[in-house]
Amino acid sequence: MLLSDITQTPAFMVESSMLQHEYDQIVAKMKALSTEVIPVIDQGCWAGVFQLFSNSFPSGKEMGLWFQDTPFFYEDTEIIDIKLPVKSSLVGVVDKNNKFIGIAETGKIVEQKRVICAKYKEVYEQHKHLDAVIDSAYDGILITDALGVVTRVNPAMSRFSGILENRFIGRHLTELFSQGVFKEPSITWKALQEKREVIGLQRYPTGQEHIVSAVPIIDEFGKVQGSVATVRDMTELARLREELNFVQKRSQEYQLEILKLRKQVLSDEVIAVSPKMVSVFDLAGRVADFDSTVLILGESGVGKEVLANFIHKNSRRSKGPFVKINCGALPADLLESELFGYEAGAFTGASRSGKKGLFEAAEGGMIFLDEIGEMSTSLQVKVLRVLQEQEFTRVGGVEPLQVNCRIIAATHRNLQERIQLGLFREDLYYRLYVVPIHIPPLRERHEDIPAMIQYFLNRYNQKHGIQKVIDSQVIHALKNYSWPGNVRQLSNLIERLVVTIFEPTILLHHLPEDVMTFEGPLARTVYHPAMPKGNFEDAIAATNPQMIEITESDNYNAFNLLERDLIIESLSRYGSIRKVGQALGVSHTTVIKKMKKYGITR
Ligand SMILES: Nc1ncnc2c1ncn2[C@@H]1O[C@H](COP(=O)(O)OP(=O)(O)OP(=O)(O)O)[C@@H](O)[C@H]1O
Repeated sequence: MLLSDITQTPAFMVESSMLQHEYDQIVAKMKALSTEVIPVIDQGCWAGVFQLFSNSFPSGKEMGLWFQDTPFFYEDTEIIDIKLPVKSSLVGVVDKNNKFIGIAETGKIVEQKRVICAKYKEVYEQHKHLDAVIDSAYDGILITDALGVVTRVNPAMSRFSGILENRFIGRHLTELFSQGVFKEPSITWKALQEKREVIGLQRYPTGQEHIVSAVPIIDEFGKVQGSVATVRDMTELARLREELNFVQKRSQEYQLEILKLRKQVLSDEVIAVSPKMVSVFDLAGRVADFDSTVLILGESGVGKEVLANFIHKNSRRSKGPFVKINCGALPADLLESELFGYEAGAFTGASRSGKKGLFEAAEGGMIFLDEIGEMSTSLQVKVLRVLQEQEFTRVGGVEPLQVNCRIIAATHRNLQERIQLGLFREDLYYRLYVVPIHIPPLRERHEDIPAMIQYFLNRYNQKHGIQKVIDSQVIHALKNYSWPGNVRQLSNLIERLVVTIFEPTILLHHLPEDVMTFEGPLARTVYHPAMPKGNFEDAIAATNPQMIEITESDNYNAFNLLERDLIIESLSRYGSIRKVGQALGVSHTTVIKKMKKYGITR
């Protein structure tokens, strides 16, 4: 605010020369106008003030005094800059030529100063707040004055452009372009010139691409006051979009994979929990769609037929037939006519019309040659021909017949050993060994056992219309067992338990002795007598750390020590060997054996 804003024209004023000869008249006029102070000028210029002191004298006579040293200020002086005279209540206001134009009361100046200071404080606070907002904005912000000179940039702007704030401030937008700070002519400059919002892409020395939206600031009179540009980092957005696309794509892939797995696992009713079996089924799932020959290897009862079935169901041939034959179950002649069929009258007892073989029956589908290691070498030649030329001749026939079927073979034998013994043809071996899949024995994948127990329990409960449950200690013991007969043995045992046990819960002592007391070299878990019964996994969780897992590679002594301590503690807790046996889930003879082993006396 300028001094001219509060300047007043006095009621009247006098020339300094007048004071000398018309003193009384001036005093009378001041009294009449109730004016105590009037300006005194000297040829139109400020000369001071004349002040009336009406009641100051005992005589009652009015006195006037001329103060020549009263200060004056120029009309365009900022009020906030004025240093007020201590005594005077008036200051003169003059123009550039020192011509007197009015007076300003010091009281008013003080008041205005106070108002301005309060406003300034308010504006300062707002400014600070605005500064914080601008500085913390994720987008870059660039502000210019009306001419296009940068007055403000925020840290994001410096970060995006790689240019420090002080290189922006005070520079004209066109200068920044010519210095290479902007790789393209300034969008903000265009907005200022065209007095409209302009949006465009701008690159900075960092090489990053940004989208800039620049708006001119126009006052109420339509005059451009400056501009504000917001700058958004497109590189970051593009990266985030790419990341999002990637994540979405992966998630779709996972969904498909899960759907596929679910379809495979659920529809085929196969259990695969252990990493080993998961990868077996994963490989089988991947090769299912191709017509390559698959050779399934593994001990008896591990699930070779289950896997062959799985491949068929998940293949393009799933609508075609799936023909199975156990090559070890039939004598060579019979197997030949079963596989390849025979012509009418091919041998004594042969049907008159001849008979189609299993290869013909498998047309358009798959044939599963189980126990191929048992096949005679003469028959192996015929199978080799099918594999190489997709043709064969029926027994007693001469015409080759074409066949379109995929071959999956399986064996529990070591075929290389059989090749050495001259029992298996090497050429057939390599023809079969296109995609070998080895199914590990059950003892090498204990993680599958609890799920399998549950699966077979459900299956046999349903089959026999009963509702048996299995105690967690049984699950533990079964998990610990070596399963020489693999999954088939486990399946048979569960069925036997379901149908032979009278009680609703299958308990540890219901198990065959060899299973119950089995002490194989595999991971063993020692049960504390306090171990709760019920869900097996819960039991494990609940008993930690009382339950200790000791693997073959661990220190076996530790196991013995623990077992010994467990028996001693149980004896003191339960008193009798029989009760200890019950608590530990073993027979009392086992407890006695262990006591002897560890030299424990009662
Ligand atoms: N992963 C599994 N999920 C569910 N059941 C299984 C699994 N593996 C095997 N079984 C079951 O175990 C039993 C034996 O399986 P399968 O006949 O496939 O074994 P195999 O290896 O072909 O035996 P063999 O060599 O004696 O012919 C079957 O009852 C089968 O249902």
